[in-house]
Amino acid sequence: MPLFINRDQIVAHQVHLLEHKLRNKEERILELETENAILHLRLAECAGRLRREHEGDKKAEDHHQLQRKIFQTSLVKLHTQVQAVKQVLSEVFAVYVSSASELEEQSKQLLQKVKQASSHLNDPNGEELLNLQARVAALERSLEEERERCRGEKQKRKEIHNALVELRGNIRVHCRVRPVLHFDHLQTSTCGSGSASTEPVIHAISDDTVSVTCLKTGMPVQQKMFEFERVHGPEDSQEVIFKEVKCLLTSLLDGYNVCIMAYGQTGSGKTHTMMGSQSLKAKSGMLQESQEGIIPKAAAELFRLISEKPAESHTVELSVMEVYNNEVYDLLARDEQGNAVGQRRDVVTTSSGASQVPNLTYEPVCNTSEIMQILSGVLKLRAQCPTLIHADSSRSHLVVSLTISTKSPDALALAHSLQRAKKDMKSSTCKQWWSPRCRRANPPSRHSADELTVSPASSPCSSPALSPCPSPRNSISVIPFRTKLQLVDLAGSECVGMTGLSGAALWEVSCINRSLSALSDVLGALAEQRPHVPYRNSKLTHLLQDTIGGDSKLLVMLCVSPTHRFITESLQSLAFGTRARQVQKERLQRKTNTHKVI
Ligand SMILES: Nc1ncnc2c1ncn2[C@@H]1O[C@H](COP(=O)(O)OP(=O)(O)OP(=O)(O)O)[C@@H](O)[C@H]1O
Repeated sequence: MPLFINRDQIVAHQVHLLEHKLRNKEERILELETENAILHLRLAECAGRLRREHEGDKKAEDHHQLQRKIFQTSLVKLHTQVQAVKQVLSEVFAVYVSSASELEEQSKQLLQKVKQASSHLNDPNGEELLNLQARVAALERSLEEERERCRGEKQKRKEIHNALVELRGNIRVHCRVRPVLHFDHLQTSTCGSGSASTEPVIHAISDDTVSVTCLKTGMPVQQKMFEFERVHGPEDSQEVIFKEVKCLLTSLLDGYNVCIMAYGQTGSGKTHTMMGSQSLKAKSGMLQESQEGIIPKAAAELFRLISEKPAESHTVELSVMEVYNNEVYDLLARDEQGNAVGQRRDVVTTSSGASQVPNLTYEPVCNTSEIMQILSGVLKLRAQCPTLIHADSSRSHLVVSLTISTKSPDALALAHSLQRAKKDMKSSTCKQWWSPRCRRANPPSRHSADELTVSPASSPCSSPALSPCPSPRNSISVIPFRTKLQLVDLAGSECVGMTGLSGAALWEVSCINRSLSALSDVLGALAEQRPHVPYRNSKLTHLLQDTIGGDSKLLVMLCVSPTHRFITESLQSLAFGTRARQVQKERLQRKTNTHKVI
């Protein structure tokens, strides 16, 4: 290793060291400069933040100032309002105070009066009070007397009403005089003379009397009076007419067969009374309720009454028949395509003496609109012919039949009691059951003892005409019972010449007149208690056999035109009604005689 280091080497070494130091210093300077830059940046950041904070503070200060201003304004406003409310309150309080003192004054006065009055009452010698007490006692006595009299009168009225209902019996005749209508003024060669023919000569002069003024040239004026159970004038609405008929529907549900028929010449208002008028113009669609006739109203009442009974205890079936040229047609029958076609049917008498139409179509119905819809469909099939009197003249008798089948406990109870009654009667206590007249109406039954066999419209002891359905033999507890409501719009009862018809139409009228006279004969036979009632003389009477006579309820609604033009026809209708009523008169006389004997 060399011991001597030359000078250059030492210098170089020192330079190298100095350079190294310098480089370190420079690096340090660089570091410090970087640090300095970072600090500058931080400073700038802090300064910015400080500025922003300062600005935020300023904004907050401004906002605060604004809020303070708003608050001060609101405060001023509220203060004004509070002042106003205070003012009002003080006024109200003033009024309250004055009213309270007034009321206090008044109550003091009233109290004073009450005290005075009570001291009067407590004073037994107060003359005024004694008078008052006496008057009150007298009034109470007379009130009690009046009450007593009223009770007596009510009782009497009830007794008379019941007696009347009983005496009114099973055939009632009502009469409806229609208003004068436009076609009454049309002149026909066959009508009465000149202007007199349109003069109203038939008047409802009271609830039960109709008067007819008979004017004949060269003869003194004659006044004829006819009395019926009820007479309606031209002003009576459909509602009024139905009101008098309504009670029959209660009888129907009580187990009696019911028939309501309209009788009268053509154009006298039969269809208007039974169906309602709009149906004539448009046979589809429903009528206005006020314009509805007896058929829709009766159906509605029937369903109303049924709705009061236990649910599903009653079922209703509709059948519609037409008697045309002495033949019965089933208007609900349908052909293979399902179109409604009137099909001819027979009428037979069953072994129990009831009339029956084999193969008749029955439609189950649940409400009035169903019935009216079916009717409006089938009525188009009804035979009609325009006459000189009006364009929609019906040439057939229409029979709308509602059959009610009941399984109600009421009916069953009734059936049991009827059965018992029948057994009693059989065992000789009621020998008249087997009298010729009764035997006609009540032939011995083919049914077993378990079944109810009382035939419709036939019981001699006023029992309801419940009839068992023609169902298989069952015990009494399961047989439903049937009653019938027949609503009949008869064909016109006019004279042949009056309607200006000939040929086939003349045959129609002749059939109509023959069936109506058969109807009159049936009523006559019943009135005279003839052993034979000629039900089978016409299809009409045969068909209606169950609802005419016996215990069935028949209501004949005579429809009459008011004018002189139709006086002959009207007199004929009134005579028919009088004859029908005769049945009741005879019955009434019999009852009265029986009472006398007793
Ligand atoms: N009480 C009445 N009020 C208003 N219009 C009535 C009244 N009665 C009948 N009419 C009208 O008279 C016309 C004839 O009445 P409706 O058809 O009822 O007679 P009808 O006796 O049935 O005749 P037909 O036997 O020929 O069928 C109809 O236009 C009907 O609207």
